[in-house]
Parts: sequence; structure tokens; C-alpha cells
Amino acid sequence: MIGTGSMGGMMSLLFAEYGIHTHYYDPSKKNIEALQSHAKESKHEDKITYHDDHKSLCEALEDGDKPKVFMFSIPHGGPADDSIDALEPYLKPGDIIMDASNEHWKATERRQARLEPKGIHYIGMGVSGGYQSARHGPSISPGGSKEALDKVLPFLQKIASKDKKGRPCVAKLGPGGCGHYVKMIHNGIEHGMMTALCEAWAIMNIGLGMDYEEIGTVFEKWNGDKERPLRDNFLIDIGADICRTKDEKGNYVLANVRDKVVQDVDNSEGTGTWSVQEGTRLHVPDPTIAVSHLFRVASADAARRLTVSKALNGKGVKPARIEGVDKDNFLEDLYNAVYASFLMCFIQGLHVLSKANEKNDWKLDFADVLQLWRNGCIIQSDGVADLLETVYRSKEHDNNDLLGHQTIAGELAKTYPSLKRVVLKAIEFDLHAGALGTSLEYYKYSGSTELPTQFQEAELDYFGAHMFDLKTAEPGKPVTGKHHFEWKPARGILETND
Ligand SMILES: NC(=O)C1=CN([C@@H]2O[C@H](COP(=O)(O)OP(=O)(O)OC[C@H]3O[C@@H](n4cnc5c(N)ncnc54)[C@H](OP(=O)(O)O)[C@@H]3O)[C@@H](O)[C@H]2O)C=CC1
Ligand SMILES: O=C(CO)[C@H](O)[C@H](O)COP(=O)(O)O
Repeated sequence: MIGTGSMGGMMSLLFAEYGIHTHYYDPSKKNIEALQSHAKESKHEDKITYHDDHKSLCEALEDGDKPKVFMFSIPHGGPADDSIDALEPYLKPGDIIMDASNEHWKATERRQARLEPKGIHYIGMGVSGGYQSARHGPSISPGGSKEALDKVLPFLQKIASKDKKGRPCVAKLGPGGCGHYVKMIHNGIEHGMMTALCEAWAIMNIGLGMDYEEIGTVFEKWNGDKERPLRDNFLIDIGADICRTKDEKGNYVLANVRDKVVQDVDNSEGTGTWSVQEGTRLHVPDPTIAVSHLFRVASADAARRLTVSKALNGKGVKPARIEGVDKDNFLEDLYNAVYASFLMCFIQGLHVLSKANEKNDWKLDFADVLQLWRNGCIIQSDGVADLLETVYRSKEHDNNDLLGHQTIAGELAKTYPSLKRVVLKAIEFDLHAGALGTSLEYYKYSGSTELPTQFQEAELDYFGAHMFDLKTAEPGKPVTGKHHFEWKPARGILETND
């Protein structure tokens, strides 16, 4: 194991529990001590061995013709290149590196191109679920050469989380960087879901005046109701815990948490940023994910927000108590709004993945992708996954247009009135509803046959001769239109003076 922080440390303990001896390297004294102490507590000291350099680590792994197997769990970017540089003198054909960090898929493919000609396998392998799952069994998204994936699959199936039917949350996804791509999409969906959920939390807390305990009870009910679509949802489940947890002085821990999400801005995580970039690069609308990401980015600089607030003499917009609703009915609407928004986060992320899949010819099996997200990961949401699995298994589905599938269209049509009522009230009472509101717009425009972009297209043609299609023709493909209207001929300076 290279890197034994929150994730690598816990996975090393997990491996030890399965009887696998882990040799590790990490530069952090604090993390080395933490792992040794955990190993001692859990009586796995004999299965977890520290090495202070890569040479000693590799020598310990050398066993005749058998391949050496490495796992990285380090920050994205330079550390993996540095680690490969340090390991390379001791690597031989057949050795395997599984990069279990969150990493940009292109960096993974660059490393594969560097190592594979030398016979060294490099698997880009996102793991999810945070350190609790790392200790208990994470969800795993491996991508790389077939030969490499075949070799590691039995090991990964052993250590992965298992779904309710006992099936491992891992699959051989495909070649190249597709494993890290799938994990990146998981995290993009995660951004969207977490923002929609924190909006719902504030709508209950500020908008409905509910205390933390009461909100915890609502989340518990949402997660626990096995007949409804938000059943077995990891973020809602931990949300109930978060609402109720008190510190040693009896104060709610949540009450003291400042409203700053910084890990995108300090670059310790890249997956959210990359998800938004990928949606834009591939021209796939993923607006709930993008807006959620930008909301987090805006939240990070609390000092700047304070400056703006001061400039308004503290009289800026402030979320207020919602009036004129029946609480139980509104909570039912909120349930539906969160469900609709979660479903749209999945759809948006899966659409980006589908486009990347086509462009890179990865031949992903989308039912496999859903299987990885069945347990041990942050976006686990069994009701949503059940619905999407039905869609993917149906003959008539289009991976690029899940919204056009009858089943999904039906679900979103059912929940739209609730989503609209929640967003309307949120706007009326100055509550935050960026993710919920964007999901509403996404639904509205994705199925509309009369968008105001008609006017935009005319303006583009007016000033740029960008051409347009005629309404009388079939909608056609998204390619340059065939018509230009000479709205206003270009004239020279002398002509204009005349
Ligand atoms: N935390 C989470 O919930 C999840 C994290 N991930 C991903 O897993 C990876 C690890 O995350 P996490 O465990 O949280 O991070 P941590 O910061 O807790 O641990 C990373 C460890 O890697 C060490 N490290 C840094 N550079 C090198 C290097 N060149 N060689 C060896 N070790 C190095 C760090 O040392 P030092 O502190 O001295 O820099 C640290 O001990 C990241 O890519 C993260 O995105 C994936 C899923 C969930
Ligand atoms: O990868 C993860 C979970 O799967 C990590 O917990 C990651 O830090 C989550 O971050 P983000 O919300 O920025 O994607």
C-alpha cells in the first residue's frame, strides 16, 4: 500500500482481516503511527509492515516469479507519478499497480501508456465509501487491460462491499481510464445529491422551523420506508445521524460546523471539477451537478461572503420561515422534490458517462456500473438504482436519453408538481434551492418543444450569420442550420454616414 491515510490505512486493516499481509510506505509520521496503533488494537500487527522506502517495500514483496501487487491511495496528480518513478527500478513484467486514489482518467491512461509496454499493469481503480467503507469493504471501479483485470478480480471481489443479495460491488468495467472515469461520475452525482439534500435540510430547519432531532426523524423515515424510492439511501441515512449527534458537552456537532466546503477549491479533490468539465467538454447537459459544484465553490470563501454581506449593511437576502403551507403536505412535497433531484443527478452523470463510453469505445455495461453503486459507496440509493436497473435492462432504452424512457418520464412527471411547489416556496422565502431549482429547469427544458433559444438562434444569425433551422422542417441533428436571413446588411463607414 502506497499512502496510508484515511483510506489506505483502513484498507490495509481490511486486507489484514482477510489474512493478506500488507507492506506499506507513507511519508506521514502521523499516519504511520495511526495505522500501527490501529493494527495493534485489532491484533493485526503481524500482517501490516511499514517500510521507509520503495526499495525495501519492493524487496519484501519479491517472491520468485510471482507478480508484486501495489495499491496507491494518495492525493491525485504528482504523487502517483512520483511513486511510479520511485518504484520503477524494482518493477518487473507482470507486476500490477492498482491506483485506488481519485484520479483524472487521462492521467491514468498516460501512466498505462508508460508502464504497459514494459509489461507492468496499471489499473485505474476508484474506491468509494469513505474510511468506514474502506475498513469494512468499499465499492470498487476498476479499469485497465483485460489481462490485469482478470488477475485482480478475485481479490477485489473478496474485499469489495456486498449488496443485499451478497453480490460484490465491483466489476471488470473496461479498458484504459474508464474505472477512474466511472468513479469521477460517481462523485459528480454525489455533488448534486449532497447539494439537493443540504437544501432540503435548510428548508426544513429554517423554512419549516424544525429542530435537528425532528429533521433526523424525517431523514430516518425517508431512508427506512422500504416501499418508497428514497429507501436505503446512504446520504439520507448518515444525514439522520448527523442531525442527532451531540458532543461531550451535549451540543449538536452540526450546529458548530461552518458552511464552507473547501475540498474542490483547495484542490485536495478533483473529481467534482472534472465531472463538470467533462459534461461541458462532451456537450452533455449536467446542470444539477454543475450548479451544485459551483455552490460548494462559492461556499468555500466564507470571508468573501461576509464582505458582501457587510457591503449590504447586513441587509442582504436572508432565508425566512415559510408561510402558508401545511407542514405534512409540504414535507411530502419535499420528499418528492429530493427524489426527483436525486434521480436527475444520476441521469445527468450517466449521460456524461454514456457519451465518454461511446467516444472511447469502452463498452461499459451500465447494469454493472449500477451494481458497483449498490453498497459501500456514497451515492448508494437503492430505490433509484432499482428504477435505473429496470430501465437499462429494458430493450427500448437509449443510454444517451434516459429521460425519454417511459418509466423515467413517468416518475419525473409524477414528482414535478411537488418539485415545483418546493422550489416556488423556497424562492418566495429566500431559501437556497440551486440544485432543486436547476433540476426543475432541467426537467422542463429537456422535454420542451418550444424553447426561448428560438430567439437566441435568431440573434446569433442576425449578428454572426450563424444560420438556423426552419420550424417547418424536422428537428434534425444538432448540426449547423441551413438558413440565413439577411436581417441587416453590413455597411461600411461611408455608407453609414450617408
Ligand atoms: N477520504 C475519502 O473519503 C476518500 C478518498 N478517496 C481518495 O483516496 C485517496 C486517499 O485519500 P485519503 O486517504 O482521504 O487521503 P489522506 O490525505 O488521508 O492520505 C493520503 C496519504 O498519502 C500520503 N502521500 C502523499 N504523497 C505520497 C506519496 N508520493 N507517496 C506515498 N504516500 C503519499 C499522505 O502523506 P502526507 O499527509 O504526508 O502528504 C497521506 O498519508 C485520494 O486520492 C482521495 O481522493 C477516495 C474515496 C474516499
Ligand atoms: O471520493 C470520495 C467518496 O467517494 C471522497 O470522500 C471524496 O472526498 C468526496 O469528495 P467530493 O464530494 O468532492 O467528490
